[in-house]
Amino acid sequence: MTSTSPATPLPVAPDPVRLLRAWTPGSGSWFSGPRGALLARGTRLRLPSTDADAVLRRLRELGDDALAVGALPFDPAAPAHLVVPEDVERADPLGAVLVADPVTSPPTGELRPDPAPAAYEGMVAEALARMAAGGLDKVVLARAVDVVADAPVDPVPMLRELARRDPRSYLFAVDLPTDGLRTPRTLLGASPELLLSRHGTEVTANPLAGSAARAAADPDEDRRRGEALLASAKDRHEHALVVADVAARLRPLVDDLEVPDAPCLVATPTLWHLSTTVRGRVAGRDVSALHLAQALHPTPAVCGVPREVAHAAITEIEPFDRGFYTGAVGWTDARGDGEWVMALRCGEVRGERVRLWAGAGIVPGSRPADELAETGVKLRTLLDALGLDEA
Ligand SMILES: C=C(O[C@H]1C=CC=C(C(=O)O)[C@@H]1O)C(=O)O
Repeated sequence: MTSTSPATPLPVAPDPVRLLRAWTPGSGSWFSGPRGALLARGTRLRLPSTDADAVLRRLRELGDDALAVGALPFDPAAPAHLVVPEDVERADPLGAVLVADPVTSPPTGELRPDPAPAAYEGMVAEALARMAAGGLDKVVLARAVDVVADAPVDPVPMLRELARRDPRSYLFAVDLPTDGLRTPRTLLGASPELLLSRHGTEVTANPLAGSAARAAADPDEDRRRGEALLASAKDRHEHALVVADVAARLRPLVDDLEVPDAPCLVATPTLWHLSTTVRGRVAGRDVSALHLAQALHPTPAVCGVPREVAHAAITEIEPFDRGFYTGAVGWTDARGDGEWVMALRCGEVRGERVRLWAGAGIVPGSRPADELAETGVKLRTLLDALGLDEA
């Protein structure tokens, strides 16, 4: 018989929490999703090409267990960041595990919107004018907020706070290239959207588009808002454009593609989204998760329709380069398995600065003030993780 004396320490933290605690800025990258958590430490080598054939070939040379982690930028023509880590550890999903670390005090300093909120409304109006003129059906426009703090911002408590608030989301902290400087650069976030996963023959994509702010304090109002989103013709159209594009791009590569006729609702702590899970099977070993992610990216959930026209509109209308925001973060391995998550509800931390972004899909019928408000709610994910009240 075993007995527990009062002096016996409490059970150690569950495995995924230990993995979360093991991540430090500059040490590597950490991911967590419904299938599990992964910590990739160190850099064994940096892959010079992110061409999916070349990556798969290189990983196979390194061995059956080889894996590459990193980030793909929004602009597929910009350099991606893929490394083979020195060491990989996996754990169970964070799931509902309570990550109960104390929140450290919020940074002091300044918040600088880029552009100013009124200018963002002007950008939406510009997109609507382009749509009215013809040739553009949907475009996603983003805005940024810079936190310029008085002292270096520590991404560790931010990541733990993201995990505490939404342990079921796709959480990530990706170590980005530092261009020779010593200060680590981390992209971290809690994304609700799976771009693409491949596990064995099973392929899954989960496009989201169409959003409504939740009313967490009032369950009846919260439910009403979700139902209104599901019934909204404008949001259903915005969503359908994404699903059609994802299905069309997967069809040549994937067998038995299942595309539900209608979306369902998913919730983050702050937003309702329209969601469709698309599934299929991939028979060959040569079509990796990275191949499939690159075939889909950038979907109309982050770019628009038609893709090239929307991409040009984003470049012309947005006042900044998105970098890795609205790109994808994740991993791909020598077997072709992998998981790529949309880099949304995220921020880039470097020294005293944190840049946060949020975007919204614009279709005919969108209203500039509503889209501004929606991006404000999306920005809350990272502002809350920083302990900051205002946007
Ligand atoms: C571009 C973002 O969200 C995308 C993903 C889900 C819903 C979206 C929307 O309803 O506009 C966006 O397409 C963002 O969070 O910055």
